Amino acid sequence: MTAATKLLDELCHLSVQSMTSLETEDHFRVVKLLGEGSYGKVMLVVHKKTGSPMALKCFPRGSTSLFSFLREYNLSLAFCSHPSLTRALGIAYRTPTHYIFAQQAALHGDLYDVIVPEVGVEEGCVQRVVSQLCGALAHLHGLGFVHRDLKPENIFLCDPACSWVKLGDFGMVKAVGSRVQEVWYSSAYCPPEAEVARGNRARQEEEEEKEKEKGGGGGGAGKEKKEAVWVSVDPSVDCWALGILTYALLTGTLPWAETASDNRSYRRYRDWVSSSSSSSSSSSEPGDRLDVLGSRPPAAPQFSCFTPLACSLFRALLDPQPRLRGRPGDALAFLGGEWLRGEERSRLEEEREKRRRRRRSGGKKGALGKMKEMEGRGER
Ligand SMILES: Nc1ncnc2c1ncn2[C@@H]1O[C@H](COP(=O)(O)OP(=O)(O)OP(=O)(O)O)[C@@H](O)[C@H]1O
Repeated sequence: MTAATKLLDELCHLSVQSMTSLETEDHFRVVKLLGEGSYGKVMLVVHKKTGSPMALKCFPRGSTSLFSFLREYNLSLAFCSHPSLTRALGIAYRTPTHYIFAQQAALHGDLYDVIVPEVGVEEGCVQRVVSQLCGALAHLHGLGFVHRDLKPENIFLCDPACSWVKLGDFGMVKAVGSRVQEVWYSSAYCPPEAEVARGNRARQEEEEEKEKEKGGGGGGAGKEKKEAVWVSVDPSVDCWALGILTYALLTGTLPWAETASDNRSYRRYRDWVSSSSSSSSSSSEPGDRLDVLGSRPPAAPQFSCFTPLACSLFRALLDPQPRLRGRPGDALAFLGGEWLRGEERSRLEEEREKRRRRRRSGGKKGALGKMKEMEGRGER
């Protein structure tokens, strides 16, 4: 346990005592809904006394434990001092129905809304986002925390050009080295090491199905209980997600629908990694590998639109082996150069311009990217 994670626990215990009961309308003027997630909603408000805009994150009390609320609040308040992390503003209270805390408000939406399907966003913008996220993640990792939920919906925009973005939603944050139950979910953002949990889940479902067919209501005496897979929280999961996010921003697609060994696109990528590893130096230090991989065997098909520089970046962040995966700071070495090959950049720019013109002439469709629509496009 680092000093920071110990302090966070202490702050949670202390702040229980200072939680007041307030009515939101007595202190804030509600402007609009900023967004909704699985845990609650986020409102843009103006503080009545100071006139400052802020975001109120509201968690229904019925489905939120006070301790998990205080953990997210205190983490954001005490440890998110990096400019690309969303900081809490020192106001936390309860209403009869909700636990609520105030946070810096980003007024230009989140990254999810600016990624144009099949087109992505302009390369300069991608590099600006990546460089800021590298700093934000390095800050959290340095304190001994892992974000564990890096995705476009959790990156908030302070301006439309992404010159200033903020990583938010600290509900999944855990201390490095803490033990958590591994969960596999069908997404490119889920790191490949989580697949052990997929096997268990599949077997469990199969057994439950058989049990049902036999007419047993589940939980029969002979039923084998599957062991949960427990893993140690590691910063490499954020680096994997940063690699996938970079790909999504550059192309408006995902490299594979899910990181599973029976997914064809992912398998091809893994083969490429194996072939490039076997022909690289015997060094196992990520830093040593970064410089040389651009000249390795031809990239997996879904990476062929990238320059050798970008391929090396992906190869570093998306190493299937967590132990060999690069760190956020490693990505900084790849900024400044070109990431998309010339012909691909021209194609995407043309496409972007076409959509801009279409939008200006009245059509709204196609303007906003939905990641769900994009999933699976790597299957080509
Ligand atoms: N500080 C903020 N400023 C601007 N918009 C925000 C802010 N916090 C959240 N939002 C918006 O609200 C949405 C939901 O917020 P958030 O991800 O924090 O909620 P959640 O319930 O924890 O979500 P999840 O389902 O991902 O766990 C975000 O995607 C974003 O669009």
